[in-house]
Amino acid sequence: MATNGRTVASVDPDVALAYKFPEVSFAYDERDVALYALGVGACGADAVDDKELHLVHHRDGQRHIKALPTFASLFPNKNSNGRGIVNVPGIHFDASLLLHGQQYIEIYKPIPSCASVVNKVKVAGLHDKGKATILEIETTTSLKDSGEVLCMNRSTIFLRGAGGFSDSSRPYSYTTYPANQISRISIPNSAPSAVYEDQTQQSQALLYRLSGDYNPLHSDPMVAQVAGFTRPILHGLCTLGFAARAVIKSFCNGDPAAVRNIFGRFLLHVYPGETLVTEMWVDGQRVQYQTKAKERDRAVLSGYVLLKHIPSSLSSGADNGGGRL
Ligand SMILES: CCCCCCC/C=C/C(=O)SCCNC(=O)CCNC(=O)[C@H](O)C(C)(C)COP(=O)(O)OP(=O)(O)OC[C@H]1O[C@@H](n2cnc3c(N)ncnc32)[C@H](O)[C@@H]1OP(=O)(O)O
Repeated sequence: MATNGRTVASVDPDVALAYKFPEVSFAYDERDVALYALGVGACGADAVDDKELHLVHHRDGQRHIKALPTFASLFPNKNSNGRGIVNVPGIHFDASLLLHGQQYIEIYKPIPSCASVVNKVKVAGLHDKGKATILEIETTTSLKDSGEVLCMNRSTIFLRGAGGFSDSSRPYSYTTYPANQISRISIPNSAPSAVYEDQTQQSQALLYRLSGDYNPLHSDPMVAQVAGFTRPILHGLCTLGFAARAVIKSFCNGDPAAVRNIFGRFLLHVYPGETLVTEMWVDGQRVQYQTKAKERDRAVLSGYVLLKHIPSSLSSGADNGGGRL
């Protein structure tokens, strides 16, 4: 329903939870993998960076370009034809007020540099926060031929202005996954094990969107203003890609296959052109991180990256590498 061109928000949880999403098939290739890596800043400071060139180029005769694990975060875009918005019957909201809240990614196999895959999609959570509704969409992606499961993305979408649908005294809250699966991030008081600084470009969102999220919030000044921003903002998943790269460079010697899980909560919008400073703390195989927009000295993202292992030589601190402070 729309009044004055704006949708009046309404949520019918029974209808939303009963919805069976269609499976979505698609294919990608090395060009997509390399374009994504450039979109999240790989080789942005050094075109011959020896920890990143393999993400965009067949370096030293390597057979395949290596996919960053966060390349997997693009797969749910295919559920919405690249509009950056997901359609769930029973949930009506003003699309201009949608923000990405969190992303959780489990990687079961190193992401191939080209593949034909299938997405299975479901609602994994629905929460009434009064001023907003939080919708969690789970997308499990498998190789089309073998059926082997590659990864799972849980995308948390914050629908501003769409809350208050609970008709009981308790706010509505529904989740399909265990409460301990995503732990709260508390940033340690100690000095970080490593700090990595990255300059985003003014054109960062315009480049990143070519990887498949064409939501005009990231490119159209008028749409950004209606959403409450002075200019188009960076895709949350682009910021997450920068943060995960910082971890991979600092603790995995640039090896993208070293990552098992990634979590991030988007705390504040990022404007393209801002400098991202990622502070990292090692805790066993988990690297906790917090990313700040340097110019505003504000935290914009926090989360963790779970690694398969941390080389013992690095467990008390980061590898030396370009970009470290
Ligand atoms: C199938 C895939 C579709 C994907 C679609 C992706 C479309 C992409 C869009 C973007 O990329 S937008 C850019 C990236 N995102 C952002 O820039 C958002 C940055 N964050 C914020 O602006 C704020 O954090 C917020 C989301 C507006 C929330 O701030 P607010 O002050 O309104 O919240 P609180 O009052 O602190 O908390 C209320 C309630 O909500 C919970 N919560 C708060 N922040 C988040 C969050 N980021 N993710 C999830 N949940 C959040 C918070 O815990 C409170 O709940 P209770 O604790 O009270 O239960």
